Amino acid sequence: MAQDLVDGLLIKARSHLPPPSEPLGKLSKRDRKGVAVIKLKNPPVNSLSLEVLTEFVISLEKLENDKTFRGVIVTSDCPGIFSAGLDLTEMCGKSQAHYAEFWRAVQELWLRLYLSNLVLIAAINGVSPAGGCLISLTCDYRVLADNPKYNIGLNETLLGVVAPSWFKDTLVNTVGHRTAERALQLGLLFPPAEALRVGMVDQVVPEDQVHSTALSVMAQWLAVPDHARQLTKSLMRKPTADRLVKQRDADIQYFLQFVSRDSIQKSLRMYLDKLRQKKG
Ligand SMILES: CC/C=C\C/C=C\C/C=C\C/C=C/C(=O)SCCNC(=O)CCNC(=O)[C@H](O)C(C)(C)COP(=O)(O)OP(=O)(O)OC[C@H]1O[C@@H](n2cnc3c(N)ncnc32)[C@H](O)[C@@H]1OP(=O)(O)O
Repeated sequence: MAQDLVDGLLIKARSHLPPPSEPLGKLSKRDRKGVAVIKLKNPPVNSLSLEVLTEFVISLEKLENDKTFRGVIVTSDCPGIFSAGLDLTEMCGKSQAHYAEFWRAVQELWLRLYLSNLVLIAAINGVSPAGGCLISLTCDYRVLADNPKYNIGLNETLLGVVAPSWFKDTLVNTVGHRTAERALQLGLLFPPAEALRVGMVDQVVPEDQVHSTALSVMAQWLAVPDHARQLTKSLMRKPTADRLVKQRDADIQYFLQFVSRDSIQKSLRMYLDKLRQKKG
């Protein structure tokens, strides 16, 4: 059975963890076939808080160092939401030191994912704006559930912020310059059929087949010898990653200046208020 291939690894935010005795990320080594599943679980919307980003990096590092694992399926444990992107509360009303720590964690996760030696397949089982989309774009292959609510894209401009150059590069490398330019300026969130048409995802399948499809795709990628595939991936991606590596501190300073502006704080607060008021 396909499911027998999979091992489980759950990323949880500490605030949602049961007893403190339980480990934050669970890494079981029962799997023999070398495929792990990272399920994001930070209810209600899988926002990428500093804690989730940090935990994600630690989990990836463990998997990279454990030679029994060759591939990871990245998916969500929150129904209908892959990830709502970066946690906006981490970028509002906090100290400069906090912004710097948060942004370094965002950079770190992107670098780890983008340059991972593992085969990464995104099983996108929910909406994935901005940082959520970015996570899927760092993967080697994207399978999206066919649900008209499951929009995907880099919508930063609609929040009044700007997708950093390395977000932009990741999108350009996936969909090409013209599609990326239009999508970024307009902050487009693509429904599944459109996302497939522009190449933002590789496959759209019925919702109940996302996981099994991701597993089949994984088998295909794992049939290629690791060393050849890994070197090829590095050839394709390292130049993009190096652009950030060479100027990580400058990128953080730029983020600090940008996010600290009164106008940006105001935009982010208004956006958060709008989300909160939606209910009432
Ligand atoms: C040149 C540049 C140099 C530097 C660049 C500088 C700045 C750029 C920085 C960063 C780039 C930004 C990247 C991002 O990822 S920003 C996040 C973008 N995300 C979104 O726009 C999604 C927002 N959320 C939604 O649209 C909906 O919540 C969603 C469709 C995901 C789910 O809808 P649903 O109806 O199921 O839930 P809600 O009631 O809307 O939300 C529940 C709860 O969660 C809160 N929430 C939602 N999203 C976020 C988030 N991203 N961060 C924090 N909190 C979030 C929402 O407010 C509700 O809270 P509450 O009312 O308190 O329960």
